[in-house]
Amino acid sequence: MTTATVAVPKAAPKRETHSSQVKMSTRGVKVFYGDSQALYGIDLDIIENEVIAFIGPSGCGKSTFLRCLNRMNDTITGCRVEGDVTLDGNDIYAPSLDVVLLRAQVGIVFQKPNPFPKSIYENIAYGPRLHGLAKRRAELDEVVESSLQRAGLWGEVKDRLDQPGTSLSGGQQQRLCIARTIAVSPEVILMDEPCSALDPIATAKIEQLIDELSASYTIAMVTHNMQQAARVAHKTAFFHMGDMVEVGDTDKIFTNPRDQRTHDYITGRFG
Ligand SMILES: Nc1ncnc2c1ncn2[C@@H]1O[C@H](COP(=O)(O)OP(=O)(O)OP(=O)(O)O)[C@@H](O)[C@H]1O
Repeated sequence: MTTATVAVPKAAPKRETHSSQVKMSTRGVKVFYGDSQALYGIDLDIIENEVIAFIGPSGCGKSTFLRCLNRMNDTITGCRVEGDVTLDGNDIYAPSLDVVLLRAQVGIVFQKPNPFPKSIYENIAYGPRLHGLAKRRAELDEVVESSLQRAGLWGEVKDRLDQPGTSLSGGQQQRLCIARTIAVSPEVILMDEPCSALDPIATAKIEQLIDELSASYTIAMVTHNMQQAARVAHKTAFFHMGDMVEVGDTDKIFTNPRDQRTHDYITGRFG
């Protein structure tokens, strides 16, 4: 096969990872919306403290798969998931599992920033209060500040914590949503096209943040932007028509893919 022509950008080097510990694992994951099948048996291991990007043509099932990882598909009427998904070896579809707790452990950030209609402070404080992570006001203040710090937003909002979250710019709102996810001490952060509603400067900030956050969290993100996958992801998985065609080191997927479909997609022949 000829070498792909998509240039892997000369971005700042990604944070190096050394773990080979599997954080999440899926085996034979199939998803149905009513009678229509969207995923056909996905086997994937997600390694701790890595960023993995899911790429592929529109409608191939990337978001559906992402939602399997914290049972967000449970909220869609008529959606059925089969197969095994584990977090640290534990079945996340076990009947006894507390789904609210799972969604704190495996948080999700959506395409469009969706702050609660509350103050900046309350956007962050809500989750820790719900999960009993901070009992006194001083503890809560600390969680709010450290979450905003980690999301790179503290300096911009520390003097206006009582203002509505919706008063922030789109990029700031997205970092607020990331801070909200961090506030409940997740282990994995899912991101569904987190930059697609943002301008290039806000996008660059989020990409930088993703790299920093991967030191503490495992991150799986859906992106339509192959350059973005090349910039931020250690691993990339290519999806096509409900199958995961291949997964591997991002550089390898973009320069020397194994499968002709991956090659055709990254060279712009379809999608
Ligand atoms: N809520 C839903 N109800 C019914 N079908 C759905 C629903 N969500 C997704 N699908 C179908 O499942 C398939 C996979 O969709 P999904 O959104 O996961 O793909 P995607 O790769 O994320 O697409 P995109 O890149 O356009 O966001 C598509 O055929 C889609 O129409």
